[in-house]
Amino acid sequence: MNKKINIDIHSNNHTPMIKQYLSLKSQYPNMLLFYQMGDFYELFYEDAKYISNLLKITLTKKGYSNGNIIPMAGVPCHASEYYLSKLVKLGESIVVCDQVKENFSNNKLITRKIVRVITPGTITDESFLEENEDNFIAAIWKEKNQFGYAILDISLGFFGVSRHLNISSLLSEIERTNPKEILYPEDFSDVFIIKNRKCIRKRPLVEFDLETAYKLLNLQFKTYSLNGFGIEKNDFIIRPAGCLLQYVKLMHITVLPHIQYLKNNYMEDNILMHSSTRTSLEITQNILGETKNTLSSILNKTVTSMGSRMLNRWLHSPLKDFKIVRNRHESVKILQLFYKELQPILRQVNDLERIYTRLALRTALPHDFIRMRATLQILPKIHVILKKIKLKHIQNISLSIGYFNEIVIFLNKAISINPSRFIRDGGVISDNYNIHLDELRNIKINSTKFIKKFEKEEKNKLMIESLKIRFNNIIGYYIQVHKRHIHLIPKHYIRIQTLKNTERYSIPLLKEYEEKVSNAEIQALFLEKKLYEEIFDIIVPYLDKLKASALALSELDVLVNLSERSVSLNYVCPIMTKKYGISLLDSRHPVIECFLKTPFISNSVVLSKKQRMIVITGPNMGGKSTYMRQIALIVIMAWIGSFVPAKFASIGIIDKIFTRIGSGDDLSNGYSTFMMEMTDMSNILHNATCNSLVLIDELGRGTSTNEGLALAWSCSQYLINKIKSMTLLSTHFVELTKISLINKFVKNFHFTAVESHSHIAFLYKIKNGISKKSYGISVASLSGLPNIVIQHAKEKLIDLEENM
Ligand SMILES: Nc1ncnc2c1ncn2[C@@H]1O[C@H](COP(=O)(O)OP(=O)(O)OP(=O)(O)O)[C@@H](O)[C@H]1O
Repeated sequence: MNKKINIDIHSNNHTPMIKQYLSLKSQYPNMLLFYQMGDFYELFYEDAKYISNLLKITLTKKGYSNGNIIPMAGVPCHASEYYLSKLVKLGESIVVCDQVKENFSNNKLITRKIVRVITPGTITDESFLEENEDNFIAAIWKEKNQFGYAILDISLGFFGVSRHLNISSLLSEIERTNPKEILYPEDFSDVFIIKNRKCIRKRPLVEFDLETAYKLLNLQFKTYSLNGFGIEKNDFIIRPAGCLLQYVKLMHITVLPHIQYLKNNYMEDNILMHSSTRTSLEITQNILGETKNTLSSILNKTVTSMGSRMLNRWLHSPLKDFKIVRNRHESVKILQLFYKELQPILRQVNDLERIYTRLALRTALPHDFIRMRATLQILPKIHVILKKIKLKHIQNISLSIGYFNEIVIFLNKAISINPSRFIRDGGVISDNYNIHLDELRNIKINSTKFIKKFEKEEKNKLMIESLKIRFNNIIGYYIQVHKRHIHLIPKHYIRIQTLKNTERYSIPLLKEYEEKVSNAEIQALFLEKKLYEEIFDIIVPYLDKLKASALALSELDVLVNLSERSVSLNYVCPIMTKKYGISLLDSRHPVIECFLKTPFISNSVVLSKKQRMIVITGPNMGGKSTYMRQIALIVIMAWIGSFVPAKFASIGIIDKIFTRIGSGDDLSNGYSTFMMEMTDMSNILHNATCNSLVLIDELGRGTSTNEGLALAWSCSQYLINKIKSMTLLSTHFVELTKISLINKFVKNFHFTAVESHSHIAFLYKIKNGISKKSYGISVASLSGLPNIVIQHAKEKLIDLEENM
């Protein structure tokens, strides 16, 4: 729905308030404007209709302006965070405009100012962020058919850029990073690739200006040139990176002290997987886009949200670096002795990574300090356990986690045990932290005592039993007396309010007292805010250490989790080798084995220089796809540092993983199933290398049998002879198995089933050789097809086989 206003915004006949509203709205026409009116945030015109429909809140009207009704919907200020968070999670962007000066005395318009701009990609507030997901904002630039891609996670402090030589590589990266907001230049010709994503924003070309981008980046990193990041002469990535910085500033985030470097080509260290590979292997999302029954759902039982985010990042970015991966494996192994001790303590670790960011941005709320204090307080317990582990990598983690005794002592002194949610409500700074604050607070405490005493004295003196002294925000302190006692009221009592049964009075003494107390309260709040700001200054020197600590705690959580998983799920430590190939003994599918009610049948595989391609035949439902997928998943697990579901695993260098598996076909871009299949194959044949793992499930099934077979044949030949990749290919074309006759690098394997007249049982055990049958009709009969149809099919099959 359009959030742009459909009325004459330039008319002079609008009311002053609507004029003010329209001028504010014109600055952010595509965002929802929350306009403060006293205790409510109100939305007008299209915004009102939109939000009322989206959040199911009442749509009403706020009089007329320029002769037209003003549609209006509102939410109470005190509940605004709830609505804002709901909207952000729905991918909406919001501008919050507050009353800044109250001109109640005359009829003048209240001054209002935009105080917050909240967009899904620039949020840092805890209540808006998804706990277990990264929160990237991305920008795209296209030049000469190549793409620059910049991503920023403000809540994490990550800024990265990459260059993509084609659209599919860019798409894969968009999929992997899953940005919550994407910026693209107004002349971007390939907008269709992102059109289905939430929150995409067309930005003017000036925001991608090279010179401005260059200056902004140098300013951000306090550098003279971008040489240090290896991007000095790379317009492709400087432009989108600069656009991100400009945009973030427009969103009122003026400083980003925690973003200290730009990671160039951050994907080069990773095994490359295209978006279709991620989808078909169901790494963090299944084919339906859900998180259940995925590799992550089995492997990610981390106990902190930072650990969970880190492991999901790892799963999408398996490494190619032996040293790092070996360190992880060694750590997982040794932690098998300690995970039971460590996990309950790690469970108490709060999201230090995001708290750190809010500290750097000075937007941390009082509770962030409480959570940080609680986390820092338990670090010594973690150190006690880590001290027992002599492994260098774990000792390095322990060093990075560090100790923060000074901060803990300081925070214990400075922040109350149970502070208010916002500093504006007071009660955040501890007693005994600042003498002046204590004095101001004492005035209030003493005033309560004074009022109690005064009330008692007046009651006794005037002999009015119903006399009470109370306070409310509108009339301040007042003396309340029941109507039956008003004849006892002395002359110096000034009546200020009459209610049904009571009268309310004031006296000069009370007014004086009230002023003194209210002044003290205002001063105390003011002082608290100042002291709160100073706390940020005191924390600043520790920020780098806190960031390192957050990262180290996340890694520890991930490694401890992998350790626990390896024991609970009976995984083995893979041998990572520089030799070519993959060798797995009795491997299992990590996800399916957890859901089967019957035991999972393990299978082995060898892919080597001598056996580069395996052609798999067998019955439908026989286990071919499961087998191929489990090999790819095991490779991913091994290269992130996890143990794997097998009795033995030896895994060599892998640069890319490709899959051509039908179930993930995205037909929404106008391609037919066959065209999708061929496009995927073309991508594989152009980009795979001898170190790539390629999985192909039933190539050539989308066209006539002969043409399909011919294509499958020629693609296979190209993979074996030209690319020399490690390939697993499943097929129902028995003719394709003849490739092994002319090529010694190809081996045939098959699955089988046992068929009785009314039943088919799958054995799921891979064997040498070729399957004689596809058992298609028997499998189809399991699907509930009418008996008569199955019978006909059997007869037709005999007919066809006889005429061959
Ligand atoms: N090794 C195994 N042990 C136990 N059950 C298995 C095994 N492999 C597969 N299965 C079960 O069989 C089902 C079908 O397997 P899969 O999809 O791999 O068959 P397929 O041969 O690829 O079938 P099709 O040719 O029809 O695509 C799986 O969902 C799983 O429940």
